[in-house]
Amino acid sequence: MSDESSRKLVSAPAFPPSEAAFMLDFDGALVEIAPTPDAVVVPPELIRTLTTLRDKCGGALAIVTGRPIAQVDHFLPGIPFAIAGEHGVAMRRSPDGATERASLPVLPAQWLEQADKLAKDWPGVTIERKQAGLVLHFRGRPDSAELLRQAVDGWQVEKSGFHVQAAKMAWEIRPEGIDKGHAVASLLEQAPFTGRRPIFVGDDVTDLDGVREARARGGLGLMIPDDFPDVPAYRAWLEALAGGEGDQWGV
Ligand SMILES: O=P(O)(O)OC[C@H]1O[C@H](O[C@H]2O[C@H](CO)[C@@H](O)[C@H](O)[C@H]2O)[C@H](O)[C@@H](O)[C@@H]1O
Repeated sequence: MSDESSRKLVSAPAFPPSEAAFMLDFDGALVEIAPTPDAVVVPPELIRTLTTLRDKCGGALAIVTGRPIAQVDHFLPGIPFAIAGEHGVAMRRSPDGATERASLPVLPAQWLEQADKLAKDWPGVTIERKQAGLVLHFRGRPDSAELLRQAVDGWQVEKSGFHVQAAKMAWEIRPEGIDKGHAVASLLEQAPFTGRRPIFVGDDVTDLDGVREARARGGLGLMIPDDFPDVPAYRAWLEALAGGEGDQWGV
């Protein structure tokens, strides 16, 4: 994609870098979806772009993801100033800050046992455990999707304070009341994010809360594929913002 076409895809922020705070989703947005969660590839150009944007915005760059914080540290070491992990269950507001964890219901052991059994019975299904959640991945076994959903529905997770989210080739069980919109609002409470306009970009239903919150705060809430056709186009836009001052920023 040429610089010219990437610039025309979506509106540039109508505010300068000094007023912007990047709050970015990870999987399916910054990086392409991969066969398994540990197989995603982070190109060196992306590291350079994010570092430049962070510095350009006075550090105001956060990753807002469904993944645990440790995984962001692994894939983007030292890059984001803050990280909202597990959709906001875990918040680290600065690079050296402590991780705050919401006080949430404990996942019943019985669900974990049954999920492990399902994975054993259906090779290709994998279980991802989080601090306050569980993901049943079926990308490696698409024909198990319905059966897994029926099993999860049978657990009646709502009665225990959780809910089931349809994710990309996965069913995710996460705590009620936790979402990326709350994570965006919470990040804005502290420096260097305070008073800035969030630029939130995602690709999945779980990102819509973040998009809504960013727009409500006078920022930009953007989605792939609605606003960018794909990951490369979105990255090209970020690269243009990292490199440019005037027209790329619409100011
Ligand atoms: O909020 P995000 O940063 O978009 O994270 C959402 C979930 O991403 C991961 O799963 C998804 O991406 C994997 C790698 O591309 C893919 O193999 C899987 O099928 C997708 O569902 C991650 O494993 C989850 O914990 C995140 O919640």
